[in-house]
Amino acid sequence: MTDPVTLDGEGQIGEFDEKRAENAVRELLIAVGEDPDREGLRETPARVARAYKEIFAGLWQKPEDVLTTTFDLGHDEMVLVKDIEVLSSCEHHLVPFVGVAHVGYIPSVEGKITGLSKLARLVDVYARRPQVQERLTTQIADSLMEILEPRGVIVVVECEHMCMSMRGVRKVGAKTITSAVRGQLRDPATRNEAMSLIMAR
Ligand SMILES: Nc1nc2c(ncn2[C@@H]2O[C@H](COP(=O)(O)OP(=O)(O)OP(=O)(O)O)[C@@H](O)[C@H]2O)c(=O)[nH]1
Ligand SMILES: [Zn+2]
Repeated sequence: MTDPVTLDGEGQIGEFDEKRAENAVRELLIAVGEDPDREGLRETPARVARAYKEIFAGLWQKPEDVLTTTFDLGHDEMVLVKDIEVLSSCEHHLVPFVGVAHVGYIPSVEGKITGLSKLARLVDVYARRPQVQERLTTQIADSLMEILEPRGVIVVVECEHMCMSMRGVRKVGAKTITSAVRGQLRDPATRNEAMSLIMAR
């Protein structure tokens, strides 16, 4: 496992404690009136603990771990990857929110770019944590700005939150759209160009 990551304003976090997670799931099953020792549930606490280790794997990754491959291609026009799958977890209810992210940037004057897949990996680093959609969007944009030093970044995230559909207000299909725009992409003409590419189906 890589070193624990210091999360913005949230202090140092420890390593994933699988045994503790397992005990917590067992307790939860008892709390809802289930019998964690019945045959179908016997392995469930261990399975759920392993699942959470995977679902929150981004807690032990840093953006610079995935934005490793950079090239100086001299390409100085916008690069945009659309419809990157987002599978994240709402930090309020620990249920999924799912959808897509669109990530675009205008490379630095030297044309420093990264591999296209690295943008999708970056989305995963931040999605695989207890999250809110606004922070996910901001973190993707700010880490790109910091590491690639591009002239501008645009990140648009569209997700459906299961905490709004499977419980609570129970509105299936409502989509939340968040954006973070940095640098030259704040210029209205450039921003509009990016948005029309993002919205084109
Ligand atoms: N801004 C924002 N809110 C979120 C996100 N995910 C979940 N929420 C909201 O977080 C809020 C938590 O509100 P609370 O009133 O503390 O919790 P609750 O009683 O479970 O709220 P309800 O969902 O309305 O039943 C809810 O309105 C959720 O819809 C997110 O990514 N961003
Ligand atoms: Zn929620």
